[in-house]
Amino acid sequence: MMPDAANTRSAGDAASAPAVEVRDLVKRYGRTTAIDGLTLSCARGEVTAILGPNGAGKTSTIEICEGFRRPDGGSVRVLGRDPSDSALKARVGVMLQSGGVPPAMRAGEWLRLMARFHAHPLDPAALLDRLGLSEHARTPYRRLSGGQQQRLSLAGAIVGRPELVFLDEPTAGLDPQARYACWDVVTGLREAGVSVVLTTHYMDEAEKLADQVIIIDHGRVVATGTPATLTGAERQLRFRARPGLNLDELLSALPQGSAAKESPAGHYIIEGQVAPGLLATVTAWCASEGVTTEDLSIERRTLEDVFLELTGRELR
Ligand SMILES: Nc1ncnc2c1ncn2[C@@H]1O[C@H](COP(=O)(O)OP(=O)(O)OP(=O)(O)O)[C@@H](O)[C@H]1O
Repeated sequence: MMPDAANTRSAGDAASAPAVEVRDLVKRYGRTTAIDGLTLSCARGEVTAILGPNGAGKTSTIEICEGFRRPDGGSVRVLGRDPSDSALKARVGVMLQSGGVPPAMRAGEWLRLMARFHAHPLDPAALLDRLGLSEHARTPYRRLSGGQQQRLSLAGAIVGRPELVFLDEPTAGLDPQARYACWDVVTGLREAGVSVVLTTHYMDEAEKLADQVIIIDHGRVVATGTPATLTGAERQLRFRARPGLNLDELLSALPQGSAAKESPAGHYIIEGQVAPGLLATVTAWCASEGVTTEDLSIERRTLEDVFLELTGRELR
């Protein structure tokens, strides 16, 4: 049971248009410039993950694409149309962060109601089952836990077999089982050719689900690419040891062009030419200093490394 993208493109909706195209977008709230000339494109049939620190402008961008907010500048096309175009209603699924469901309404009743708005909906009971909500089909919305409400909202976004789905932090605060159930649904959507645009704070989620990752900060795009191109082919040598090693001395023992950093305290990363001899050099240097190393490993850079390099480590 996976949703097929409803194949109902109409004239004027260039089939080649990206799922979402945003150019030079600007959004201000009073004196705050939340989006500051943002340009991005999300391909059809792909999962695009938008990452960014708190306040980077992710939700504002998504809400403009959903037609819930008006931009102050720039242009936005969704499936080749203006976000306010009512023809998009049946073709675009939106997962609301909160609200939108009458508090006394039972979960199953609400999803069946949502299904009735669409010509070829998914089976609501099967969808509840897939998201682990079958037991709660008769539970009023207000009595569902936060995570259950969130999953019901995801179900509501996809029950109409949309061609494009917007998911704003779909797995925030979910327990691991519920998270995996959501990942399964997103993977299934992609397999069915549905375009998915999601925001997330979880790097593993972006790495696992996304065809394309867009990192935004201060309302602008700072990097775009597949998880693999963003993390690159470079390897790093990582190890743990007592904090405060003399990195200048360590570097003098390493090949030219190497870089070493300690972040956080007691966690060391060495970048550069990570050839097999490097491991031996590092262990030999540590041994000569009487330093015990732990968890010595050669790894690919993670998306988290890239994210922190681009957006800084400080909390905002
Ligand atoms: N309705 C609003 N009124 C005033 N300022 C707002 C409003 N909505 C967002 N902002 C501000 O705009 C900026 C971008 O917010 P936005 O919610 O788009 O970021 P975000 O990347 O989704 O953040 P988070 O990861 O914390 O959800 C922030 O500085 C925020 O305080």
